[in-house]
Amino acid sequence: MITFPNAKINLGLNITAKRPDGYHNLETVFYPVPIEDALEIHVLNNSTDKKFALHQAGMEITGNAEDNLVVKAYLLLDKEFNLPPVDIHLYKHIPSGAGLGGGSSDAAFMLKLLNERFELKLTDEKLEEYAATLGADCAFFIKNTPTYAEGIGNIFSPLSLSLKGYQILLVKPDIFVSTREAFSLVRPHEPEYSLKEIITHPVSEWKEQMVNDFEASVFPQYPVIGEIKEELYKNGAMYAAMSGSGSSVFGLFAPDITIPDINFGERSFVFKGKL
Ligand SMILES: C[C@@](CO)(OP(=O)(O)O)[C@H](O)COP(=O)(O)OP(=O)(O)OC[C@H]1O[C@@H](n2ccc(N)nc2=O)[C@H](O)[C@@H]1O
Ligand SMILES: Nc1ncnc2c1ncn2[C@@H]1O[C@H](COP(=O)(O)OP(=O)(O)O)[C@@H](O)[C@H]1O
Repeated sequence: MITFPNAKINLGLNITAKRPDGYHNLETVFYPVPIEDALEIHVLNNSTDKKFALHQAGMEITGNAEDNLVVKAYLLLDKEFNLPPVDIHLYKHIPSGAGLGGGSSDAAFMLKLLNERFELKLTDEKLEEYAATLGADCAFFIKNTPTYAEGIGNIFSPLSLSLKGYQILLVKPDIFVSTREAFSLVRPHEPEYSLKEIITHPVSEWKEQMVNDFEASVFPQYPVIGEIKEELYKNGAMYAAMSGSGSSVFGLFAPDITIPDINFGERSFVFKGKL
């Protein structure tokens, strides 16, 4: 059985407070984008002691198999349901350390895949509970629809927002930003404008109102990331921003314009598509 975990972008991200547990309260809007990994499982029929084998292709992921979030997702449900052993095939296309939630998406889609394949009959709400233990933004990928998130990024309200038809140009330079480090460099504060309100305004107004608080700490450290954002605006983006804690930057373009060809360098990951 195969599934295609997709990435997300953050539309706005306000970091409002540091909590006693070291995490940060924030508000953001998660929006799914059609950049996809491929994830497949086969039941292992041979009598081996091993519960899983992970086969990886595409972009490299740092860490051992046990650290991979698809394995963590499998082991989480295995503990509860004693699942059959599986072969896991993961083709990695979503860049890591990009603020695109690729690892979280793989984990959430693994939970959904196992639920379906082994008829575990878990509801979305239950799957979200499991997902939340694997990463702050992981539960978003269970329903995978536009979502306003608050708390540590794990308290969700659905949004009726649709950007259908808009074009997206997303660039990830060859820079890995650590989410943990990015948080440590931010000075939390209450936002000037409420994100819930801004998101109801036309996209053409977002540039003046919607911010990603990570940009103020990440751009000075990695000026290239800020330059990509400027380049997207110069080439006609209606709204451009870094996604999550970076390092990817996206531009939203009107449905009917032709986006010029821009050279972001050979080492950058570039995706152009429609939302
Ligand atoms: C902040 C966001 C916004 O989308 O960044 P991106 O990962 O997308 O860039 C995400 O919610 C991130 O979610 P996720 O990447 O799952 O974070 P986790 O693995 O849970 O946390 C990584 C580290 O970030 C810090 N962290 C995370 C979330 C939060 N609300 N406050 C924090 O301070 C903690 O130091 C934690 O150890
Ligand atoms: N299936 C996976 N895909 C990508 N990264 C993974 C995966 N499993 C574990 N990781 C680890 O998670 C970290 C963050 O990756 P990812 O979630 O893709 O980025 P981001 O948090 O920027 O969206 C990486 O350092 C990687 O080692």
